[in-house]
Amino acid sequence: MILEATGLAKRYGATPVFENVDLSLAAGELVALLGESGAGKSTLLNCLAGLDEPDAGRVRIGGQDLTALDEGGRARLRREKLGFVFQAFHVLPHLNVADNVGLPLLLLKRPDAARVAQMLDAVGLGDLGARMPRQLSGGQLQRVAIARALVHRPLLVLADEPTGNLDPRHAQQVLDLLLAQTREQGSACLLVTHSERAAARADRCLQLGEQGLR
Ligand SMILES: Nc1ncnc2c1ncn2[C@@H]1O[C@H](COP(=O)(O)OP(=O)(O)OP(=O)(O)O)[C@@H](O)[C@H]1O
Repeated sequence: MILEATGLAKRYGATPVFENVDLSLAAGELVALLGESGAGKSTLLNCLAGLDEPDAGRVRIGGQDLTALDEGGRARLRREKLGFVFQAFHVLPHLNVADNVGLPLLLLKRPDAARVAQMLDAVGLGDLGARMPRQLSGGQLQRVAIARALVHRPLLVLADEPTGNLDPRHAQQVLDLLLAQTREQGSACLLVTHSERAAARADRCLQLGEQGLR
């Protein structure tokens, strides 16, 4: 298994967000995570990435127990094995588009301009590498965030509504890319989405709600 989470629970004060969440993703699998606004999808993604600490449960990524690592170990595992598409993009405003996309490779000391160009082409931003983020539209920024999450060929991609700001054509392009990379690399992808079209492309759909994850 690429991702294995068992017995995950998270609460804010006395209010539980979710409990008893078990989740496994196999190599080559793309799974959609559905649920109403406020159901806890982003919180679950953050716990799976080690960006937020669950109150109970374990998370294993590529066989490594994330929950047993200290902050430094979690940061290293994220850098090497994880691609994360944030709902708010988190594109760095002072770096141009190409440098934003290349950042994961730079942090791994594997800079690769050809791979960055390939990813920009793959999300339809081939001509915009030299632009600054403030000169992009919301949908273009979202595609920068997707290219950056995939550039280092991570074992696990966690994507929070990665097609939320995209028109149907670009949404399809992004889903094609996520699926192709997942299949070709034998990685895994968990995709939070409100889009029925996106969910229909997934291998499985999981619903987060009052009854937990099912
Ligand atoms: N830091 C926090 N302190 C208290 N409550 C929080 C905090 N962060 C999130 N919550 C609450 O936890 C619940 C889950 O939030 P989360 O963002 O995970 O939902 P979501 O399913 O991703 O929603 P959406 O589809 O709207 O993005 C919400 O009720 C939210 O108000």
